Amino acid sequence: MGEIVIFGGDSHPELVKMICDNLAIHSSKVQMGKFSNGETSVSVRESVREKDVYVIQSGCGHVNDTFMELLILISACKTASASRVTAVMPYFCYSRQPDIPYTNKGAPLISRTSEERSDEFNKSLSTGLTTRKPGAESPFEGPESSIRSDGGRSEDSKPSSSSSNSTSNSDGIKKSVSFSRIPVIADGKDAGSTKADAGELFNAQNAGYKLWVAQAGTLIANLLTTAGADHVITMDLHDPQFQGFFDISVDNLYCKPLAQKHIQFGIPNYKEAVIVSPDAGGAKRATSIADALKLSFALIHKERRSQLLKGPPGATLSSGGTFSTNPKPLVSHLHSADMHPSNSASKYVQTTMLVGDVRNKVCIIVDDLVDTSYTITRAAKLLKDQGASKVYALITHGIFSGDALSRIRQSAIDKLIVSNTVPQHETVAYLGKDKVDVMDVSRIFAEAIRRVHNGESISMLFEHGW
Ligand SMILES: O=P(O)(O)OC[C@H]1O[C@H](OP(=O)(O)OP(=O)(O)O)[C@H](O)[C@@H]1O
Repeated sequence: MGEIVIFGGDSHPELVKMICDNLAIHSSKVQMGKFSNGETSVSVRESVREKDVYVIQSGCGHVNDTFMELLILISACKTASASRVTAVMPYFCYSRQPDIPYTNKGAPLISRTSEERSDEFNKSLSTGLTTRKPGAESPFEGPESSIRSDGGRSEDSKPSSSSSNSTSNSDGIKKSVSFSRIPVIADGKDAGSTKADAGELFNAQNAGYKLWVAQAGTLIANLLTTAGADHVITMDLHDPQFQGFFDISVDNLYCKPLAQKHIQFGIPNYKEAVIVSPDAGGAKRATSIADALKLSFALIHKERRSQLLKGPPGATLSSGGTFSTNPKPLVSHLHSADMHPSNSASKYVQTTMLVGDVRNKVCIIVDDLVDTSYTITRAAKLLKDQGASKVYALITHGIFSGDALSRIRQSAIDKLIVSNTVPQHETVAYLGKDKVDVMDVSRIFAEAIRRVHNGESISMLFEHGW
């Protein structure tokens, strides 16, 4: 393998420098820019012919722009005859989108109402398959044929949104910014009808057959390989199965060894602590840390229930599924702000259940990423309600979009421990040094790059870090 060359994108220059310092080399010169129309311009300022190139770009900041930068930079290196190009993505963007969310009954959350379904069925029976006559209106232009984001509600419905912003430009094209995992869908109607309508679309009551929602997993993998990536190095993929979308090798490093060391040396009396997974999806990750440190484990389970709990007044579901008379409920009902206004008449209630004993214990919530921070702040509140003495949140990727940081500041979280796969200057400045510890992943990435370059195994990094 030829000489090593490292390029850094614009998303996280500090981490690029730290990785290069660990390798005792300088990053190579590359100039990133934007044309006046917003297109990305990349010019590689050094020869990469027959060299082993590593392009470091985390999936943060203006994520679509930084991803595009990465693709163009990889392609530029490949075109300039690099012998191998490795994409190093400390946080792998789009890794939460490979699959479609399902309700707890197994029905897809993205679905049409039964009325829409039977309407469509009747229409197909009466009309059969037709072709469009010349000059006739396109079947795709009418409101009935487009994907409806209002769940079939009338034009004069009054949507409301507390966590999304939407603006219209001069052409009337709506740009939407969502601060939740329910994607905002612009519907081309009145300004502001976005998040609430999307919420309606994603409502479990609408169970039927799927509308088309892009699953970006294969596309993202194909874009990277088509650009010319021969190899990908990343950390704590949200969904490890994401590696299966690639036909090149993907090294998914773990933050776990670093997290374990931080718990052992940074949390007083850690042997008495409980590791908590804030949702079922993160249980495997959290239990592996609990097992390695021989700590007890608790799990928080979120679900939307179709009816209120049965049992004596004030009774609540306790761990193991039995009812208890504990004055502080183990099931917390998330009414009003957590529910879409149009659902308030329905019996759907979002509940959060805690399985495990946390009374008078130090709790360490372990999760792979924080985006809006709803998951960990709700988990922290539940733990404190159940008598936890202190709550730490230990996170690999701190994305903190929208007002996530202010939510954390007001939450029951006593200390946040987060890695620097995504820049954390703002987090430390906003929450204060006492409330945030940053774990440095640069050594692990540097060692992974060194080993890959030298053709050595990197498997020991998975268990022991560096
Ligand atoms: O800060 P937030 O916006 O609340 O998002 C963070 C949560 O989202 C992810 O899980 P996800 O909700 O995708 O569920 P999963 O773990 O079951 O895949 C992640 O593992 C966190 O638990």
